[in-house]
This record gives sequence, structure tokens and C-alpha cells, in this order.
Amino acid sequence: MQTITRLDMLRKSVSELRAGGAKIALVPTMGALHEGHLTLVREAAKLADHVAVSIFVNPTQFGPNEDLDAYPRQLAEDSAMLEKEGVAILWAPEVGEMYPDGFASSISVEGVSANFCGADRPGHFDGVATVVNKLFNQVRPDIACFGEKDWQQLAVIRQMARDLDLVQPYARDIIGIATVREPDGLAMSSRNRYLDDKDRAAAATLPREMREAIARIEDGQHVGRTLAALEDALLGAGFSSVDYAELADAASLEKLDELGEREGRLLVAARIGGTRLIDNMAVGAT
Ligand SMILES: Nc1ncnc2c1ncn2[C@@H]1O[C@H](COP(=O)(O)OP(=O)(O)OP(=O)(O)O)[C@@H](O)[C@H]1O
Ligand SMILES: CC(C)(CO)[C@@H](O)C(=O)[O-]
Ligand code: BAL
Repeated sequence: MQTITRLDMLRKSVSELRAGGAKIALVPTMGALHEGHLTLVREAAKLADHVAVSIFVNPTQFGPNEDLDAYPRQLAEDSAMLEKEGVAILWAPEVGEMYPDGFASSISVEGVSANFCGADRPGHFDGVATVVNKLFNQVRPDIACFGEKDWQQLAVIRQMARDLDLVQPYARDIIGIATVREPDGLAMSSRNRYLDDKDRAAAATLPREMREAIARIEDGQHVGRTLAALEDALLGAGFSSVDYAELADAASLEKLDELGEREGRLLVAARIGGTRLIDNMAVGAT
């Protein structure tokens, strides 16, 4: 595996890998890798000849009071894990390489980014879209893999890829990978390591109560009251606040008051012990 920190070196290595028509899959990450990330890498390896993984804690997607400084950074450990997975390129630029002096552009994806994390974290998805666009231009992957854990992020990236002709035929090339969970159901996330033992145990209430709420909605119970009960259950279990707990159209991320014929997704963000956790699950899917 080549660990690359400079863009000129990346371009050279990518073109060498691509010689003879080999396909490249990109897995963008912010590092502090866990089994969720490694699942993305393994799926990527099935779909392409070579896998490139990026590790970049992107400052432009963090708000002023968020955890940019505290975000875990462990490049040596991450690099050893990726080496074992047979990854060809680890792209790990410094902030100045990604955003040289004078950098002045931003990509804003409307609609899908308006609600949920987009509303709670102003500018977050502009930061994500801009850096993912740059990563696509830098690596020029044939496919890219993203986790469904960040459902809204995946929708934003798909919209951007479609609007800006980034990959084609696009629908096949942005791959969404199902959320990988801990044995108690908690979605794996680099931020789970912020939780102390008590909060970590209570955090499993989130997927459990989401499943309960989904069963009630599918059973025809009132959506608004079911979601209010879900919020109460989380607050009762030790969560300090619920940023949102909403039923949405799975593709447009428009809020839904009832399921109807639409493919629904339950999306939740809630805080426990100062850590913001997100999760989402299908509602009404066959
Ligand atoms: N549990 C998971 N299952 C599947 N994919 C995941 C999981 N966790 C993260 N990913 C995916 O890995 C990619 C990189 O995510 P990132 O590095 O932000 O990790 P994270 O664990 O989501 O971190 P954070 O705690 O910052 O949200 C994203 O596409 C993300 O959706
Ligand atoms: C896609 C991403 C790597 C962009 O910084 C990040 O948002 C993430 O890790 O999900
Ligand atoms: N996994 C999403 C990246 C973020 O929360 O900033």
C-alpha cells in the first residue's frame, strides 16, 4: 500500500494503477477506522481492481462549536488496518494540500440537504459536497462507496454526482453500504469512542426504540404520536436531547406525516453525554 500526502504523487500513482484499464474504487473516510469502514473497503474490493481509501478530517464540514479538534486521529493504526485489507492507495493529505491558500469555492446541494443534519449543522453538507467533489476529481474513481449510516450524506452525494456529471452511469457508481452495527444494535461510528461505559450502554436504546417505533408505524399507528413516544423513550433512557426523529421519503429526504405508498426512512439524531449520534432505518420496505 502506498501512503500518499501530495496531490502530484497521487495523480502519478492513480495513473499507474489505472494502466491497462484497471478499475479503481474510492472509499472516503475521516479515519479512526472501525468494522463499518472496513466493510466498505471489502465491498469496494469486490467491485474494482484496486481500492483507494482517503483519510481526511475535513475542517469545512465541522461547525464552529463542533468536535474538529477532538476528532480522533490515528493514522498509523488506520494504515496498518488498510494494509491488511490489501488497499492500494491511502490518500492522507494535510489540510493545506486540500485547501491551499486562496481556496474560495464551495458546492451547495439544495433540497436533500435542507432538513435533518443539514438544518442542525449549517454548512455541514456544503463542506461534505465540496470535499467529496475534490476527492472524486483527485482520484477519478470508477466507483465510490459510502455508508448508509450517513443516509442524508449519501443522498446529498448522489444528487451532486447526478447534477454535476461526476461519474457515469452515475446510479451504478455511487454504492451505498448497509449500516454495520455492534452486537447490541448500535451503529458503529468513530464518535462512539467518546461515550463512557454508562452512556455506551444507554446508547443501544436508540436502535432498539427506533425498531419499536417502526413496528408501530407499520402497524398503522399515528406517526406523530409514535415519534413523540420515541423521543420520550430516548430522553427517559439518558439521552440529553433529540435533534430530530422524523419519518422521511427515502430518496428526497422530504418529511412525511404518514407512510402512504412512499418508501420511508426513519432518521434520528440524539445527544448522549455530549456526543451526537445518528441512525436511520427503513420503514415499510418489503
Ligand atoms: N457503521 C457503519 N456502517 C456502514 N458505513 C459506515 C459506518 N460508519 C461509518 N460508515 C461510513 O464510512 C464512511 C466514512 O465515515 P466516517 O469516517 O465519518 O466514519 P463515522 O464512523 O461515520 O464517523 P463519525 O462518528 O464521524 O460519524 C462514510 O461513508 C460513512 O457513512
Ligand atoms: C464523506 C466524508 C469522508 C467527507 O469528509 C465524511 O463526511 C465521512 O467520513 O462520512
Ligand atoms: N460521518 C459523517 C461525518 C461528520 O459527521 O462530519
